[in-house]
Amino acid sequence: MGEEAPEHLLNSLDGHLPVACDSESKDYQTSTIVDDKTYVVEGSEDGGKSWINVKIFDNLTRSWLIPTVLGMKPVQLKGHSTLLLNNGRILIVKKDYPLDDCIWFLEVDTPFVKEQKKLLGTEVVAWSKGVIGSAPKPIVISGPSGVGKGTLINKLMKEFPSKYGFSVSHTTRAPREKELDGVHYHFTERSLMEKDIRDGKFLEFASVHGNLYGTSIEAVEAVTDSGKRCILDIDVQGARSVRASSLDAIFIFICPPSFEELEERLRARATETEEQVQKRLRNARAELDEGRSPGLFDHILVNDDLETCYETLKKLLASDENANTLNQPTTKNLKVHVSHMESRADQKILLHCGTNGTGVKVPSLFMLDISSLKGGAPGRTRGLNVYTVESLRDGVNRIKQL
Ligand SMILES: Nc1ncnc2c1ncn2[C@@H]1O[C@H](COP(=O)(O)OP(=O)(O)OP(=O)(O)O)[C@@H](O)[C@H]1O
Ligand SMILES: Nc1nc2c(ncn2[C@@H]2O[C@H](COP(=O)(O)O)[C@@H](O)[C@H]2O)c(=O)[nH]1
Repeated sequence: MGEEAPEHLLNSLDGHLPVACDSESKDYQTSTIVDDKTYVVEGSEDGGKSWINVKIFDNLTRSWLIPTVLGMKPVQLKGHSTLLLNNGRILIVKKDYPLDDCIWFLEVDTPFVKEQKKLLGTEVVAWSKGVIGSAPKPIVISGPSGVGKGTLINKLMKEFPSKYGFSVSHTTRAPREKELDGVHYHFTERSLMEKDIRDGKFLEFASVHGNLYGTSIEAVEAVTDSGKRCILDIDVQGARSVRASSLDAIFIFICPPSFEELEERLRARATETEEQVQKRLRNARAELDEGRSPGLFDHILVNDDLETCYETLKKLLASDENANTLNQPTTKNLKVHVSHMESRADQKILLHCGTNGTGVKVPSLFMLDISSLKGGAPGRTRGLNVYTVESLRDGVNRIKQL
């Protein structure tokens, strides 16, 4: 049985209006009522050290519940405002942060959270960072062992080091010669990895050729946070799991020109024992069938001549990127800091901003449109649109998309 909520908190609970926090205080707390539960987001900022915590007050049993917290939470909060949305999410706007780093969602009753509650048998909440516009999609590359996925990915990363970033998977297999922990894989023990899987830290995982492999949420977020387009090199089971998740990715399957050629490449690589080669080849037959099954992969490429396949891959990625990021908003250069938000009808929210003392003249009012959200926890929430709001005479506003 947990402790009871303090009276002042219960009295001030408000599930529908944004709750702005005390601008002087370094400790802050907001409360949002969702049905019979109150979600409390609290934190503290003290001399560079900060913490953020979510707890739930059950208004029926009048006791505190400590939820399993999934997704990547904000690194720091200097205060925040919350607003309950009608789709199981609480919108959280960080105070005093730039526009492109201030919008977060705490999912409390989305399909992902409901599924995780069943799996974990606990209360669950999940963080998801909001993305303005439609950032380029992560890339899932799959195909049988030895087909050349790693070779193609290495070429991309070498030619475009600031554009693409590799999602470093976890695996229980032993490192090969020249493989580095934290670079090629996070090499880990099965029991540790199984615990992290139970704790909801993985976007996907699978047993592949007798070992456990998985993509942690943190691995994908780290690449996205660095401003790069994330590449996942995962098997077909993993691709299926990612397809079923909220991560809006592009799925590419790499095929060998023939089974004989695949066998030759795998043997020539000389990284596996004969027994392991046999196992990988057996699995390759099933993977090749699955890879061609409808609806799973967006593109199938045959890696016959390496350079030809690489050129096709580059073209395909460039056209996908253009299609998704044309007319992208340029919020990065806007040096505004959000002070608070105000709810408006039709999923439009006003963000009041300041320049944080830089003295540069910038718009002070923005409108956030959340009517076409995509994705969500454990990945990012995309599809946010932001407009500048300029007050003209007689209460008339001019609204322009960024
Ligand atoms: N088009 C190609 N023609 C000839 N050899 C190739 C070609 N592409 C890759 N290879 C070679 O095939 C071997 C396997 O390639 P790679 O390690 O990239 O495969 P992979 O799909 O990443 O395998 P795994 O899934 O086991 O990690 C390597 O020795 C690589 O140099
Ligand atoms: N489902 C996942 N599969 C993964 C992941 N990382 C790698 N892989 C796949 O495993 C095989 C074997 O890789 P190897 O390095 O042992 O040769 C290969 O098909 C990879 O694509 C992962 O995180 N999840």
